[in-house]
Amino acid sequence: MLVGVPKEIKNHEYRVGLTPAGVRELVANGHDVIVETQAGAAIGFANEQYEAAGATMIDTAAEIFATAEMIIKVKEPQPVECEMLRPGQILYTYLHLAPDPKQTELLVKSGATCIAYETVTDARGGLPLLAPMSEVAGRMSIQAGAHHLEKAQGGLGTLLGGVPGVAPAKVLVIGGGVVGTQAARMAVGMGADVTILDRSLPRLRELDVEFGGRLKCVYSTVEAIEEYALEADLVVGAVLIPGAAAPKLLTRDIISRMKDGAVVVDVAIDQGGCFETSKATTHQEPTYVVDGVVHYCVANMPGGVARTSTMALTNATMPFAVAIANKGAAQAMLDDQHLLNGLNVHAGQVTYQAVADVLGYDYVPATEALLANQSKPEAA
Ligand SMILES: NC(=O)C1=CN([C@@H]2O[C@H](COP(=O)(O)OP(=O)(O)OC[C@H]3O[C@@H](n4cnc5c(N)ncnc54)[C@H](O)[C@@H]3O)[C@@H](O)[C@H]2O)C=CC1
Ligand SMILES: CC(=O)C(=O)O
Ligand SMILES: [Mg+2]
Repeated sequence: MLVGVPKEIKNHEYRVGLTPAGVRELVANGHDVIVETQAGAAIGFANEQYEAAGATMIDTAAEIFATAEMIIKVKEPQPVECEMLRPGQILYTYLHLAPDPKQTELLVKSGATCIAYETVTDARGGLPLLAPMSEVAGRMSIQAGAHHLEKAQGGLGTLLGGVPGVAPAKVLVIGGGVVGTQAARMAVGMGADVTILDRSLPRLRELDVEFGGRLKCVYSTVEAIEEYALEADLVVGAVLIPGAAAPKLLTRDIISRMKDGAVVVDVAIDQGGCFETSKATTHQEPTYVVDGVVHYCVANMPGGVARTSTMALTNATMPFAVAIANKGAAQAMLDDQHLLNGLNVHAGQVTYQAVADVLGYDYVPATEALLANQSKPEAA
């Protein structure tokens, strides 16, 4: 299969769909890989490294979209990229469609086979292609929160860990999955007073054991969210209902009664955000203030540490990329229910229930859509 890797074009997005090591893996499996010139240059992956791994460097994204059978990316395709997709072409990347009607419409119109990293599953009930970026974003959320608590950044002027004689800052993490756990780990490590909320009791039990009493594990209710948010210096939003738009757990009313200079980091912003006052921001202008509360809502946080993130992402995406290239997308998905769960749009149909429901499309189960269209041309 001819696999194409365009340079990412989202604001301050320096990640790239494949590392040179990832290219080498595909080439070793007998595939051809084309990579856009300078795609990884900003994070220390030079053209020469890609070429040494067996890739051919191509000058423009347009040439890559025009010829590649599978496009491997990081972020959701921007409108100009959606317009270049074609029927039968495979798009393998993050999509986050539920809060994004425009992108969904363009992908449906393209006729392409669109596999979303964030809905691919594993046998343990996890999201293996979201997890590495959630680990990064969870760790970064505390770094970003601590930075914006500084006076010069608009914050209250609070040090997370306090000092001997001065109590540490209070950190509330809403959602105890991958992002929440990594956020808690960093906040506890910096000496903060940390509370985590989840609505899964089994998850709270695991966290209680894992952190051995250094973390308060509280069941997530409307009352608990209000109680802990009102006294928090830093709140991290880390909930997820897979594929669906995030529930608005922190209301405008609560935000307006929080401390002035408190910081809220809405990591769930890529699914629409879990604070009522959240709107997506960029690395260039990461924060804004509502009712005295500093909001950090960067939708591609791992892009800020793009070298670490690119390596972590390729580790996770590579086995599925190889399976797709070896078998063709349809067969690879029909052989593997977990990869099949990643199919969000295929040949003009929405194949992911939560996306169809929230955006008002007819839902066509993935297997049905694949079998109905198997006679149509597809790369192998
Ligand atoms: N902004 C960014 O750059 C990035 C954003 N993310 C996003 O972060 C979010 C979290 O991802 P993960 O931690 O990997 O998900 P996860 O599935 O590992 O964890 C989500 C947790 O939220 C909990 N939850 C659901 N409803 C809740 C409620 N009402 N109250 C409290 N907890 C609740 C679930 O029980 C689960 O434990 C996702 O939206 C993901 O897409 C991930 C990586 C980067
Ligand atoms: C998961 C996601 O949205 C990101 O890594 O940018
Ligand atoms: Mg206020």
